[in-house]
Parts: sequence; C-alpha cells; structure tokens
Amino acid sequence: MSFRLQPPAPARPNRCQLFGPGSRPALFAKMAASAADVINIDLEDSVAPSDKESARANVIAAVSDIDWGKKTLSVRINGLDTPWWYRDVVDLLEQAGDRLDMIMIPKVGCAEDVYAVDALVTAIERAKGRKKPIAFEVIIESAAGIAHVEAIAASSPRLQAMSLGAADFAASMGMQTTGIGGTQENYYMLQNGAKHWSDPWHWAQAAIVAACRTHGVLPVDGPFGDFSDDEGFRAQALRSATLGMVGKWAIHPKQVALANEVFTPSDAAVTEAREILAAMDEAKARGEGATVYKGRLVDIASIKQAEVIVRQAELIAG
Ligand SMILES: CC(C)(COP(=O)(O)OP(=O)(O)OC[C@H]1O[C@@H](n2cnc3c(N)ncnc32)[C@H](O)[C@@H]1OP(=O)(O)O)[C@@H](O)C(=O)NCCC(=O)NCCSC(=O)C[C@H](O)C(=O)O
Ligand SMILES: [Mg+2]
Repeated sequence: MSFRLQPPAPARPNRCQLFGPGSRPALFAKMAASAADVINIDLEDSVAPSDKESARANVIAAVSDIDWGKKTLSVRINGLDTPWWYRDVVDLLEQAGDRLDMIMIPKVGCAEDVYAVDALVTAIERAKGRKKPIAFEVIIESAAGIAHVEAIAASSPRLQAMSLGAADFAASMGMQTTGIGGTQENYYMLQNGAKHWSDPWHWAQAAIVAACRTHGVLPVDGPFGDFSDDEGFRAQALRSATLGMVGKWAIHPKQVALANEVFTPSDAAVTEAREILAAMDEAKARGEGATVYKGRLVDIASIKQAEVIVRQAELIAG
C-alpha cells in the first residue's frame, strides 16, 4: 500500500439508479415507490429542447412535493456545452428544497468542468444559506472524459459517484454501434473458426473503477438500452460488479430488481466471506499470516477481499 491510504467511498447503497425524464412528471411517484437506491430525474437528453423550461419547473416542484423516502435524490443537469446548464443549477439551488441530494453533471471532459459547476453551486449555497451541501455525480461519456478520468475523479470534494455513459461514449469514440452497453456483434476473437465475444466496455470501466477507488468515489455502470433483454442486462451487471462497480442505472423499472439482485452480495458470498475472516482470526491467533480455506490459500489480502463483501452487505442491510 502506498503511503497515501485509499480513501473510502461514500457509505450509502448505490445498487440501482432509476432514471426518468423531467418532462414526464407522472412517473415521479412511481420512481419514488421503486426499490432503486438512487433516483435520477433527467433534464438532459431524455428531455426535448422545447420542454427544457417546463421540465425544470416539474423537477423543482417534485423535489419537495414527492415523498422520496430514504432514497438518494439526484437531478441530471444539461451539459456545459448547452445554454441550459447554468439556469438548471441556479433554479435548482435557489428554488428546489433541501431534499435534493445530488446534481449529476453529464459529459464531463475535464476536471475544470466540475470546478465550474462547483464554483456556481458554492456561490449559490452561500448566498442562499443552504444548509445541506449538494453532492455531485458525473458521467464519463466522451473520449476526453476517459482521457482525463483520474483528474475528474479528484476534481471536487462534492464528488460522490462516477458513471460510464455507454451511448454518448460510443458516439464520441466513433465506435461502430448503436447499442447502449452489452455484447457487440463485431467485437470477437476467432479461434479455430469459433467466435468468442469480448467486452468493448471493459477497458473504460476498469479505468473508471481505478480512478474512483484512488479518490474515494463510487464507480457505477450506466445504462443498458435493451430493456427487453434481462439476461443481457444481468450479464453486463455481473461483469461490472466483478470489476468493482457498485451499481448500475435502470432506464426502465423492470431493470431495478435485476440491478439490486446483482449488486447485493448473495447469502452464500457473505457466508463464505465471514468464514474466511474467521479462518484468518484463527490463523492470526496461531501466529500465522496465511492458512487454508476450502483447499485454497487465504492470507492477509484475503481479509481485505472478504471485508469488501461483508461491508457491502452490511451497508445494504442498513
Ligand atoms: C423507456 C421508457 C420511455 C419506456 O416508457 P413506457 O413506454 O411508459 O414504458 P412501459 O409502458 O413499459 O411502462 C410500464 C410501467 O412502468 C412505468 N414506467 C415507465 N418508465 C418508468 C420509469 N423510468 N420510472 C418509473 N416508472 C416507469 C409506466 O408508467 C408504466 O406504469 P403502469 O402504467 O402504472 O404500469 C421510459 O421508461 C423512460 O423514459 N425511461 C427513462 C429514459 C431516460 O431517463 N433516459 C436517460 C438516461 S439513459 C441516457 O441518457 C444515456 C446516457 O447518458 C449515455 O450516454 O449512455
Ligand atoms: Mg449520455
């Protein structure tokens, strides 16, 4: 371990982030009643330009009017390359109630993008005497975003989470696909005439996880567009969880249960993790740093691995 210890990520459940357009207020109560840990009301790409102002007004009202329970409530503002983003921030901070937890900043390309929003938010919080500081989450969804991912992860103490936005990312990278996440037909290795599909999102996800873990930010997998494909969603989410991501977006309510299932450690995994911790306690009592559990080596690093699973389960259990 480096002299600099790895900071912990925010201790809150983030297994599923359910999205809904700010221009469809009829969905808000349904989103609040869902089993998602995080609610993302969108002012950006799911809202038509002609609806931007009315969607913003809907969202401001909904922050206070709807009972969001214990969920983390986040609003995705428009990108910094649009004419709408500053008004999103000003009106949300000045008019939406204290129930708002987070602002999601899309298409972040450099740390200075986050700095700009931070400066505006900080000024409004001071001017208005807002008591609860607004947290940030960002989406990495461009070539610039992934090139500068580590600086972005370090950009603000407000930053709690970072997601991969597969649709805009694919477009920015010039990838030949219209799919949002998941297996891509043409991304395969060939061995003895048989195709073996590979994962084109893997390297970006791994870069996001490393940047997030370095700076104490939650790494999250973004949307999976084909909401009729449960097994495709599950496979993508399982890969993300294996890489260290803590959750995934749902762009339809049927994806919420799938995300919660994958990102909640199973009873078997938690039992095994606790057994490893117990085996290592016994080893330590014998003055040993390593022992055998179910025929395989466990050592001091295994304690940290097991603690990741136990901590995640405890966090979710509340
Ligand atoms: C995808 C949808 C447009 C589908 O809407 P709809 O046609 O109404 O779906 P259904 O008829 O199947 O709905 C069944 C019931 O579920 C309710 N519903 C639908 N959507 C939601 C929701 N998001 N939250 C809660 N409840 C929802 C319906 O009202 C039906 O209820 P009932 O009649 O009582 O049975 C729609 O789901 C939708 O708009 N999804 C979110 C889209 C969105 O926010 N997109 C932005 C995020 S993804 C992105 O931006 C890409 C990213 O940035 C990147 O670059 O990768
Ligand atoms: Mg996007």
